[in-house]
Amino acid sequence: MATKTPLKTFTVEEVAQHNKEGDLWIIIDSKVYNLSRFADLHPGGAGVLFTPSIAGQDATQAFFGLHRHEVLLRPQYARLQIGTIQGQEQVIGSQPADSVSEVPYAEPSWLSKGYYSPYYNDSHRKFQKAVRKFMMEVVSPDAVKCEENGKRISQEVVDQLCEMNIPAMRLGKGKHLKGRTLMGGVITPEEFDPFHELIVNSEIGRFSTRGYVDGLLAGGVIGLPPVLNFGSSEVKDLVVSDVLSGKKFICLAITEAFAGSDVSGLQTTAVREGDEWVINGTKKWITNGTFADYFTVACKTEPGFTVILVPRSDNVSTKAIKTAYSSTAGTAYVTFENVRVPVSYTLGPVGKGMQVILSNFNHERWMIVCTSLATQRVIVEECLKWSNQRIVFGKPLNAQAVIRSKLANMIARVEAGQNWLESITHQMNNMSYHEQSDKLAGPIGLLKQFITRTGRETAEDATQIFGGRGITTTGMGKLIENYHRTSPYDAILGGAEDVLGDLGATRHAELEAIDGILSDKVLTPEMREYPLSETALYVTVEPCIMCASALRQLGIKEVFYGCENDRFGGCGSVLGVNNALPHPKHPAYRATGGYCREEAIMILRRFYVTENVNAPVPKSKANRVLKTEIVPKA
Ligand code: HEM
Repeated sequence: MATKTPLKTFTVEEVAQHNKEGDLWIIIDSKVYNLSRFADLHPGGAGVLFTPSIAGQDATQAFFGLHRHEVLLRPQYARLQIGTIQGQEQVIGSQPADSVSEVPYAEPSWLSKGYYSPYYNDSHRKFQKAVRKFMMEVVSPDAVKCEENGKRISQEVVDQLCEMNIPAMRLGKGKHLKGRTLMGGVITPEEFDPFHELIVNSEIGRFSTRGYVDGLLAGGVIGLPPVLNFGSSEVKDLVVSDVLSGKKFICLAITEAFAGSDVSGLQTTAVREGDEWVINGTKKWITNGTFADYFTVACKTEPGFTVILVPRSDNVSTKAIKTAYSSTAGTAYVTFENVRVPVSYTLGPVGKGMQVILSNFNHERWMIVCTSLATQRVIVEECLKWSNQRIVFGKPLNAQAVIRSKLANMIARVEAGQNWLESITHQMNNMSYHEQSDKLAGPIGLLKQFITRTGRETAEDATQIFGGRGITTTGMGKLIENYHRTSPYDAILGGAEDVLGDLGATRHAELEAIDGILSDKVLTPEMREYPLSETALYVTVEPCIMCASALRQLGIKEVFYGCENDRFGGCGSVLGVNNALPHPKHPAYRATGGYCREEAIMILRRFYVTENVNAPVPKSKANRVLKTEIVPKA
């Protein structure tokens, strides 16, 4: 085995002798570099290296004003070092992989020395340390490489991620973690909670390589839950273990050129032929689609929408879409041409695909918030460091009041976002899944809107602070450039910012409005004499208990015939409502995440207001509707 020869030591005077073309040495942070042959290859040009203040001199300050520290760690440059300076010590060393930054505000306060938090305990602290070390040592080099070359995440990294069970943890807590060794056994599956998951997502966000963050199997985070929650055991056996062990990849295919946030505009069809679905259509902007083996596809069916698992086959084609971020994300245009899959690959009830899709959204949006905010914080750190080291007009950049004002706003934004995120995560930690679906859709929508808006403001400010470097893909400002170019992704993916803001604003307004709407538009003059809770609504159809429950929540007493086998759905479509309304106690509700109460009310309101309860019932459904009327309670 070759042994490493110890580096020679030199004096400052010795180095000073080597200051000309063909014989050029410099000192950076106590290390001596021989740049004689490199000078002509230097990306910043040879000329700058031969100036008298650099050639043969200590160029530490000049170097760190122009390069990121990581330049010296690249093997091709590290080997230029020939020795060290006698009696001098390296000052600007690399930090250990699991260290936390000492730059103020570079870490959330729970990780900063001397600060406290009510949310995190020792389990989170040791978990964070392990995740950071792993991410920095194993994943970060791959992130930098793939972000540049656009190739998909390397299989060796996938294998190691799966060994740590990171893809499984990114699905949140649940049965899928049972028996798994998390981060080499640092914590147990029973300990795992939403704050551990927040930590995983935040550490991924710290790479500041936005394309890779999605390329890091984000398709699985959103594509696998419908399989886990709604798939038959046949489908689960086929997919789950292979995906969570990194042998296969899965993605979620909902959006189309025809429909984005307006999911109901989808045009991909699935037509049933015997025991098979025949699927035709296209999907656009499908993260991880270029390398996915499975597609969780939202299709238009009769009735409604249905989510179906589609394995890659000759009739499925994917091509890369060129977007503003790296193609390492695997963003695809997917075409399904007469794709046949067994009906048993249906995820959830036929016609109830909207519930399957909606049940996924809260978690996806929360995940985006975690990664996005962590990247925003990295940008704040970059700006704090740069404005301290960059000398302009003879002073550090942060001597300018206008720069300090930008920094203050950046810090305030990221801290506000962090506190809000942790507060919502605390709710997730204490609420049941259906309570989360019920109560958190609006707040998470608003939080995501806030984080992505503030993120873009921070991207703008950071670009001004970094100047030309902030629009250059390599060098000092490369993280700023990446963030400025890619922060709009967070504002689009998982639901466009404005749509989410509106969701947050209308959730509660719907609730308050319902009283007035019912009394103004639906109730007869006689009925108005009765308070809502005293009103009886007699809908004599064959409903499932979910619609019944929604009405009960409105304070309306109902007379219903029993539900056929306690079936999920049914009356929703009979009533002319596109989606059934799950009862919180119904097993289907828990499985789907269901609609929250507000949503149920919204749908009912739409029905009562726009459809007129006494309107003739479509023939196809008439056999199931016996009588529909609203009467005051006797
Ligand atoms: C071991 C010594 C050095 C190595 C390996 C090195 C390497 C590099 C590299 C890789 C770049 C491209 C930008 C980046 O990736 O950061 C660069 C740019 C540059 N370097 Fe060096 N460099 C060295 C020393 C120096 C010194 C001593 C100076 C002093 C003036 C200097 C001045 C520059 C300049 C002006 C640029 C262009 C920066 C920009 O566009 O922002 N370099 N160098």
